[in-house]
Amino acid sequence: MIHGFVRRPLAVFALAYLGFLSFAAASASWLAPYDALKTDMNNVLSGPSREHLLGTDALGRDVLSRLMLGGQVSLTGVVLAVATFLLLGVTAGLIAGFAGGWTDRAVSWVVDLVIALPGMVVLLVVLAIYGANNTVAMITVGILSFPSIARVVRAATLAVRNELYVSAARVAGLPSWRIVLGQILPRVTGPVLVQASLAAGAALLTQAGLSFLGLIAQPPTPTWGGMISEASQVIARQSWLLIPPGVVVGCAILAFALIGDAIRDVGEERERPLSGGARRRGMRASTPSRHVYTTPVSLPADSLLSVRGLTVTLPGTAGPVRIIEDVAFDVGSGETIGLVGESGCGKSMTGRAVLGLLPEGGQISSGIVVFDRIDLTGYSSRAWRDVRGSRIALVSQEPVGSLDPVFPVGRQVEELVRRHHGGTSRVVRARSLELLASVRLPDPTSVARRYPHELSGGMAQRVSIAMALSGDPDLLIADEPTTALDVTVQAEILDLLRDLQRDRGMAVVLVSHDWEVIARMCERVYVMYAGQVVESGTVAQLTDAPRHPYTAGLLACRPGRTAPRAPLPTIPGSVPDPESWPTGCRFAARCPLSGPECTARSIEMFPAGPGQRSRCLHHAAVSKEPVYGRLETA
Ligand SMILES: Nc1ncnc2c1ncn2[C@@H]1O[C@H](COP(=O)(O)OP(=O)(O)OP(=O)(O)O)[C@@H](O)[C@H]1O
Repeated sequence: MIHGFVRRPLAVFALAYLGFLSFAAASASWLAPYDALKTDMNNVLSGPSREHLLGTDALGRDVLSRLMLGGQVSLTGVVLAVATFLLLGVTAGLIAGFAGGWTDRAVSWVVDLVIALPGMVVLLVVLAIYGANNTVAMITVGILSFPSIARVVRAATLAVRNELYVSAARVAGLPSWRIVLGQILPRVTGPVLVQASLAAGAALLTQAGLSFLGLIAQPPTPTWGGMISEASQVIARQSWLLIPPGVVVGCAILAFALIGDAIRDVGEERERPLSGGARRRGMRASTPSRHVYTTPVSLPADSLLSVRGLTVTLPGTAGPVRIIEDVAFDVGSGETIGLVGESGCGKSMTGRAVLGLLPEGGQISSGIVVFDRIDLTGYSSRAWRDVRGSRIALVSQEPVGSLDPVFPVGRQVEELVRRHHGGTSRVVRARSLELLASVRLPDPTSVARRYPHELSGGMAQRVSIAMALSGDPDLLIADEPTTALDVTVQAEILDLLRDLQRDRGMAVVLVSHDWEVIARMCERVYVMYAGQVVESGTVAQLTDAPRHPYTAGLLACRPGRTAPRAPLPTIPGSVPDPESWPTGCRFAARCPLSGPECTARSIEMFPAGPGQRSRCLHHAAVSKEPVYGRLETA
């Protein structure tokens, strides 16, 4: 941000000008050439001279000294108004956007109420009660103008709180204040700074207007507005007097606007996707891979995505924690593979690593993510962002939550279509409706006009799928896309995903804890346990002859296998915490086959059949029966 800002000379000049004004105001008491309040009736309306660089006013007071002292009142007023504006607006926007529901409605109601108040009347009433008080007047200005920033921050928060990493932070149990301060506030700083500088300009104008009318800071205390007012009374005798305060105020307002524009431009520049050519150049020119991967890697010839040795760390209480470790898998063009495992095994984190969307502090500490023959781990975050959405897209498990509640869904689809393909409004709209129709929404035109809360879960998921398809991705990561839906809708969405995948020749990585979903959709499956892939092979191979006791346990726990009303069996024990992964086999504590050899050293993947691999020393001995014997019922 700072780098982009300094490349704009006008903005730097504006900042320097405001800095100069603040310094002059702050140092008025010892740097001003004269006492700003001292009158000299022998030297009135003198005009600029060597003694008085900016001349004297109708009472013979030095204009330069008065400008410097007047800056104290004027700029303090601006600071007070902007501080109030930010404090109320940012707090209200963050609370409303993050909490949602009733809190959001209550805050929005207050915001609407303040907007409906007649500002000038309120200001006059306050001044009538408190007298010509600059502090009270400018705090009131801040209160009256906070709704604009509250709305901006609320909308930005609503958009950000649906980001995967924010949801992940919630799931991980981080307190709300930490999520708001650590993950949301930094993302809304850009719009906040833009609004703050615009508000500062407006506050200065209001302050000048109020002091022009003599409503704050009565004479002899100088203010810039007051000086303009005094100058206007003697305009026929000495018109020069209008120029110093007029120029100072005008340029200060312009400077605030220039700074706001520059901040907005820098923000947009950071968000703007690169053009095709630039994108390709950016990808290749990006910094080299951060990790060390010395083993020569051979990848399947038809691979669209190949992950090898992927290890992701997140900050933990005693240093970085390996959330996933040594994960490897391949996805061919147009192929659907599944990542399956219990909650907390690292499936979503694997998907996020492929998307370059790790939570705050997370990083790929080793391994490669090769997409279309390019290792994405060497990409800058900007280059990765360009791949995301256009070549690799995501459908998440919260259909309604993944849509921006502030805009009708059609507009959200259009925004993405415009971003990926450009075109006139008519073309963009037609393409968006086509996309909505392609996900089998019954009346795309009417759905496009609705807000997310007006859609059922199934419809919202169809809209999210349409949005994911807007960039014609080659790979779709579907993270538990049907978990939040009821059973009949689940089946419809899975059929839709399968048909879209077939029609578009798109590859899909399906993340699910539900074996039936994986079996229905995928050719090959990777079973994840405690941050590692523990078995891989075709769905048929693993279903018929699992070669890892954990896979056997998952298969035995499928709901369809128990008698109606019988309690669901579960694998005894639970997934260990990432901060304390056990040495050796991580499943050993829950495994009927484990012996001391399993916990002596880390276990690698063994070939366990044609195209089948298992991370179990006893893979040849695994059968369904012994695991059944140890299952408990929930
Ligand atoms: N933002 C985060 N901060 C800290 N830990 C996280 C975060 N997100 C996930 N984790 C931890 O990483 C591990 C893997 O989580 P992940 O979400 O990938 O599991 P999963 O197999 O997809 O499970 P689920 O189906 O519940 O999402 C878990 O132990 C989880 O607690």
